[in-house]
Amino acid sequence: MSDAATRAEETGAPEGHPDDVLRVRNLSTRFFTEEGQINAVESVDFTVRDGEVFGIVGESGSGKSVTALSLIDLVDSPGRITQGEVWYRDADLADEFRDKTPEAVDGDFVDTRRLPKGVRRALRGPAFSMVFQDPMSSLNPSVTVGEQIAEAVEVQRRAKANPRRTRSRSQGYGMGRLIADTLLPNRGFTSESSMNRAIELLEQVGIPDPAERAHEYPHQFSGGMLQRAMIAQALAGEPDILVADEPTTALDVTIQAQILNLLRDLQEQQGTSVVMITHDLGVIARMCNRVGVMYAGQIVERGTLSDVFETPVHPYTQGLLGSIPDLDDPAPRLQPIEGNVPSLLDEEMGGRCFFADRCPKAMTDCLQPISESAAEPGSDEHTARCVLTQREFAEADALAPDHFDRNTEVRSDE
Ligand SMILES: Nc1ncnc2c1ncn2[C@@H]1O[C@H](COP(=O)(O)OP(=O)(O)OP(=O)(O)O)[C@@H](O)[C@H]1O
Ligand code: NI
Repeated sequence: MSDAATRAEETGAPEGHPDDVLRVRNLSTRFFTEEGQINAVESVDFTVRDGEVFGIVGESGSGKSVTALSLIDLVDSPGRITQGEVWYRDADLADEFRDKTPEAVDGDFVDTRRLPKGVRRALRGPAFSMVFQDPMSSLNPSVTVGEQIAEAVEVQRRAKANPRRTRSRSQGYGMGRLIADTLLPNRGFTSESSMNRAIELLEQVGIPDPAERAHEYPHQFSGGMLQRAMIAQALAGEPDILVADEPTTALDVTIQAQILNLLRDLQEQQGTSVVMITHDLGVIARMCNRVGVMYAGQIVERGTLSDVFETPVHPYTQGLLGSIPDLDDPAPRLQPIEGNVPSLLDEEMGGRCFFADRCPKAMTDCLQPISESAAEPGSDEHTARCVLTQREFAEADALAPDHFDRNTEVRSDE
């Protein structure tokens, strides 16, 4: 598409906010399956700032988890990131690659996609870390909890001591099934100081008797305690960015609240940026500063929490929130929207608005290839991707110019 072609010519990190630690541009991930090509993540753009919680919300199958995996370069065959950039702010890394790989560097930012594979891998843990819905996907059942966290601590220490020499074992924690096995041969070599740090981390995430519990195996932990242990493991690397994919979905409500509070506290105390992935609007409302709404592999709307909740622009977001979104609602739920999540099979997509079939406001234009429009209801960036939005603004504008100042601005913004 011409849109993608223009974007491909852009060089350097996208413009953004001075506090951005991550700028994702035009990121697409596809799965090449026997059934065909699945466009799981489609030209996604978003930014994450220092110490904020950025939420990604959407129905099942909308591409949230694949987006998370793409961020930290963990997409597995038959999947592949097919385009896009992941600009991460790290002045040291930028200095190191400025001469060697100039196209991967812009100011203090590096495009992790253009860094050598070993370096990308070494960023997992110290730069990016991930918490999954299922703790057993990142904890090994046959190694004590303390030992596993101590290993993560050692990876971080090595990375700090020498950013370049982080190869073989640096891939080794918090990163799910694909890595669990590879570490096994190296078990049992963690130092006492790493173990002590592991115990500290267990204490920090609220595990009672951490010195004793450290020597227990994952199956001896309850679900909530395991989730805490996994968070401790993810924190061991002192990551700049913690990606949490449905971190509380499997837990009962009380434990859920405890874990969310824990994440919030850690984020506030340590200034970690969190990417919070969830289908639960309650979690979003409670945790997030800014939010992106995902639908059919795209971020269809993004902005501050209050902008998106109070003045949703995209009809999908409006549908999700119900007719009267209420930020004070203690447990807002995703409204069921009639119809199904569309097929993400490439051959069935055809470039038009994927929501048109379910959209109460769909018009003929929506069946044409999609374009993007931007809106700015509040002080912050607020964008929505919808042909309809532009049309509606144009029409409303013509009808009642006085009442649509902000929408006029929107259009002049493009
Ligand atoms: N390994 C894979 N092989 C083929 N297709 C995949 C694979 N992993 C994900 N997909 C497809 O990518 C799309 C997005 O999936 P993803 O898991 O990101 O959705 P999600 O928003 O996280 O949903 P949920 O809320 O159910 O976790 C889906 O259509 C899914 O079928
Ligand atoms: Ni998911």
